[in-house]
Amino acid sequence: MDKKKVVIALGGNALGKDIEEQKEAVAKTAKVIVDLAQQGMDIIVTHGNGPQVGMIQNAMDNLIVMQQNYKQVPLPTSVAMSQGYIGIDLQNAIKYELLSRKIDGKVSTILSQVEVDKNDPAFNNPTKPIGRFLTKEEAQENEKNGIRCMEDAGRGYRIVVASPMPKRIRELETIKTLVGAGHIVITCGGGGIPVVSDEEGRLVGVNAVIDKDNASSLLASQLGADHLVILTAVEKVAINWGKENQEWLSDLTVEQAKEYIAQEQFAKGSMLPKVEAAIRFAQSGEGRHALITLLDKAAAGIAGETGTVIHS
Ligand SMILES: Nc1ncnc2c1ncn2[C@@H]1O[C@H](COP(=O)(O)OP(=O)(O)O)[C@@H](O)[C@H]1O
Ligand SMILES: NC(=O)OP(=O)(O)O
Repeated sequence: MDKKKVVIALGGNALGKDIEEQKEAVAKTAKVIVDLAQQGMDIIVTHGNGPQVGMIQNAMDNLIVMQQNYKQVPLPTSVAMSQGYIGIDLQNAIKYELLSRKIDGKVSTILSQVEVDKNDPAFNNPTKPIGRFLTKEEAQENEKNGIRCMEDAGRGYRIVVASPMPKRIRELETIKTLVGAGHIVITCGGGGIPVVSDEEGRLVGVNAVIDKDNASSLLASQLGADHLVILTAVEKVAINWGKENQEWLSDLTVEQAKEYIAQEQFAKGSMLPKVEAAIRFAQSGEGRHALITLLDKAAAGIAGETGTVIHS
């Protein structure tokens, strides 16, 4: 029987809030990933980078203030840095978990560039929250300095940047080769380093942060995955979220999910992009299931016992 191929998209809580917390968080995340690998699944791991890429940009901007000769660090460079340090922590944690179970498994992190359309309307309408949460006053101060901020799904204010749709994962063949060779592959971190292709075919970074759930959906469909598993801070998706008549959803067809989107049941910038990414994956081929659940519930969710499943 063919091995099941599973793309796992890790949300913020799988990584922790800072560099210290990340070390602890990835150790727990690694156990979940190795449990699935031990069940005989091919595992491809993606992760977010919103808080981390904001932190890197902030640190780099402070450096410019302190050292006048430094030039501003482009956002795609900060995305690449975030892929590197998150990827290596995940890789080492997974490797250590394999070792502690006496499994001689292979783990690789692939820095990945994801092509976007340079005319994507998202470049004129920044919506992707990055960095830490800000007070209203801090957000207003930023706005005065031309830094766009928005309220993030009822949780406070954050800086927002453009988030174009991912079109092409440039390292896809490398990822396929490594998965085929039995590696657990960590890739498309932070949605991938956003690039466009110039007239001579060179890849040029663009100022954006791609949504990791959208990139994960594209990756899962192009790898022919059986499951796209979006791990976040809730066990299931709800309708009437946060209201008295809140209702958890277990099983949704693409049509039902689209109907709930039309009713604006899912918060923009948090649950909505996850449901949209899940729909695109479910529609990309027969028998493809997208699952939204908690990190701890990944295995139970894949077994059909919990989470919200979206399928065609
Ligand atoms: N309809 C909904 N059902 C469940 N959760 C929702 C809903 N609308 C908004 N949310 C919130 O969205 C969060 C997931 O978005 P976010 O925190 O941005 O994801 P990530 O885990 O990728 O960082 C959930 O933890 C929950 O607080
Ligand atoms: N790039 C990205 O989608 O990051 P978050 O999941 O942290 O928002």
